[in-house]
Amino acid sequence: MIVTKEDSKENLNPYEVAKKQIETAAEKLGLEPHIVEMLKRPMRVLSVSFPVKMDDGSIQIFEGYRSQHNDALGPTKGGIRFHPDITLDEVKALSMWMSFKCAVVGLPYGGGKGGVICDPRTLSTGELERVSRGFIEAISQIIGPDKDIPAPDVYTNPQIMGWMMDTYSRMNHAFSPGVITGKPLIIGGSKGRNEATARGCVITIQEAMKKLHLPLKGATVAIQGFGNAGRIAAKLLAELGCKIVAVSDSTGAIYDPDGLNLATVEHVKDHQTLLDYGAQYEIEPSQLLELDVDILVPAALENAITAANADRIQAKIIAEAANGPTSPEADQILSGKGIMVIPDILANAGGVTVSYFEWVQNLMNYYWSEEEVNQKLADIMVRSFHAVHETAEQYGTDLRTAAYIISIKRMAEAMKARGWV
Ligand SMILES: NC(=O)C1=CN([C@@H]2O[C@H](COP(=O)(O)OP(=O)(O)OC[C@H]3O[C@@H](n4cnc5c(N)ncnc54)[C@H](O)[C@@H]3O)[C@@H](O)[C@H]2O)C=CC1
Ligand SMILES: O=C(O)CCC(=O)C(=O)O
Repeated sequence: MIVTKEDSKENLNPYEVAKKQIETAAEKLGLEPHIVEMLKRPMRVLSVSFPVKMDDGSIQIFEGYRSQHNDALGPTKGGIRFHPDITLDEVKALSMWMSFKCAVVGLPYGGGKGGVICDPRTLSTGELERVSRGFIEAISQIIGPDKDIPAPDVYTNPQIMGWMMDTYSRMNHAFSPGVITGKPLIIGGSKGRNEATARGCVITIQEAMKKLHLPLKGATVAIQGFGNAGRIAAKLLAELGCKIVAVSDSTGAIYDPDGLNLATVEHVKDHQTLLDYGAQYEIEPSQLLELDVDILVPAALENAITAANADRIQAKIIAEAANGPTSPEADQILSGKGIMVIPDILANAGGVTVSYFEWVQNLMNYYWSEEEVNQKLADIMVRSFHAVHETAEQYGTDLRTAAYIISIKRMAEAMKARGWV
């Protein structure tokens, strides 16, 4: 979680933030109080501890969580995060955002999320494998292709998904690729999944720029976070003619008003640290968010933009590749400044959308071309962006509340149809 130094009195606990977002949309909808209460809680949360043998022969006990928010629309779905600062409330919030994300783009899923408290950067490959397998064994009772389907998130990747799928398959004595998505291609991964989060985000940026009558070519972009989401978004936006002027990762931030040389940035990132791009380009990470750019892409962790810095944001569009980067007070400030925020549950829904395609392909055991995947993704993202935009106009809200309105309606309808509420 990124919390700015000059923290305000805002409650930045992600679970509280998620609940507030639900309340705002529910009020607009005049939703029945018991449905609001249902949506504000995960249906199931599992907290686990499991032992892992370390390379030096010692045994370390790891802790993790899996939260399943609401499965009215289908099996729960969402990533597994490995991070030293993970909390149960954070995982609960992330699972709630997954439900609304799947619902807003019309996927037949509920929301889930998992997390293991660990720093993968300090683990050897063998230790990382044993942590991954240990966690899946610990949560194996509540996951499955028709129950809850994990995927990658921060500091997890296709290799980790491969180990996890293997553990689950061995435990069940059956090859079960549909239990997890984001796998390596050779064991049932989908073409296009690795790029999908960024690709979906870029599609929403393209649609937003059209709405604002702004040209994409030459538009300046700052990106916070240079992992799966941020790095690929930078590449795709550069291919569309945007000028990537600033990027950051957990080690720091770099800025060149004339545009960074992306190939060099990628090279230093792969071989050294981002800051080896050149000392003259270093800026404070917090400055990146406040640059005078057309497009700001937070692609790291929660609470990047809060009441403490929102009034200094100058971007015209904020596309939330990360989950939960903007606090509710910041949302109000940004809306007052006329900044268009493409909310996380829409902007980063490309990842889970292609995860859905991967799961469908696994269940059929029949695989699609990358073109087919990307076209289906584009159809869903464009349609969803415009549905959210129209809903915002209809209800007189920002895009986040509009996205919640669409998803809450779908979830409430499903809960009613199943006779729950
Ligand atoms: N991978 C996926 O398919 C999806 C990811 N997301 C969200 O996107 C965000 C990023 O996830 P990934 O790119 O997958 O993770 P990743 O593990 O591939 O990359 C994370 C990046 O964030 C950077 N980072 C960490 N702390 C930072 C800080 N304090 N300031 C600046 N950068 C920092 C890391 O150095 C790394 O570059 C997360 O919020 C995640 O939940 C959302 C939807 C799908
Ligand atoms: O691909 C998925 O199933 C979920 C990805 C994810 O964790 C997210 O969208 O936040």
